Amino acid sequence: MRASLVQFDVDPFEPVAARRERAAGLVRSLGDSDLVVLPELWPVGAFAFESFTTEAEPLDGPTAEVMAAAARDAGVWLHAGSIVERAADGALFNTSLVFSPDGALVRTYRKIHRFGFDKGEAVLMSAGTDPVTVPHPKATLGLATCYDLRFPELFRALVDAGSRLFVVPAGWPERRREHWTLLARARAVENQSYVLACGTAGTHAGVEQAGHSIVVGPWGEVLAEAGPDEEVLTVDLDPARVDMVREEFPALKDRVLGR
Ligand SMILES: NC(=O)CCC(=O)C(=O)O
Repeated sequence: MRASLVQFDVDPFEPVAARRERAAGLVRSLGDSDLVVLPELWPVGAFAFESFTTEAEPLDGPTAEVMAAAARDAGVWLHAGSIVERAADGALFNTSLVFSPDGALVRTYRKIHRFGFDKGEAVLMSAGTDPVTVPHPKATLGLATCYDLRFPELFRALVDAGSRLFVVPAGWPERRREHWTLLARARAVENQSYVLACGTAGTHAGVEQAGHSIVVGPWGEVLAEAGPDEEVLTVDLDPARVDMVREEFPALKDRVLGR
């Protein structure tokens, strides 16, 4: 299973429409991948709070339209990162979009844990409530977004729902890069699952992004890691390794709480 993580540079001086087309061009160039992943809130910037309302869009808005066409043209499963979704009642959500190779929007995931404590996303956005998995033909995917990485109970719920590979789009700041790497590896080890964590490059809204997208195997090993700048990180994975690790070291079977 070939996965490509597009560590996209959110340049505040690039118009959003141009950024969408640039992202679509990158997706179209990755037609040999089984899964392409974009980061969190790349159309607007995860920390560009003042633009959340103006750039909010419905699930059939411009980002979904451009990404559906890119997935179809490339013939790939596409986790198109997340958008600021404006729901029918006007509420905003940080919503991930997943397309199948025919360009159909097959799953959406509204970020459950909002970042910012009493500011930013935490006050501007509403919280999702439901863990979401995706029936990718090579492995069931479990969806999480950025700050969700700090909440292991979400990942356990995704494992219980059959996930073998977690996909985590993010806009993680450089200031907490150590946490990013450590948490990605922790979620992989404790759940004996792959973690594909796709971050953002560049600086927007004055927040330097960590980059360093990372792919971790079910034994906790780092299989690939990007640098700080815009980059496509491509890695070949073997979903059968998840079964091998779970059989060889069946720690998940020893769970006592929360079953
Ligand atoms: N966009 C986010 O969720 C940022 C999360 C973050 O900065 C952190 O958990 O640290």
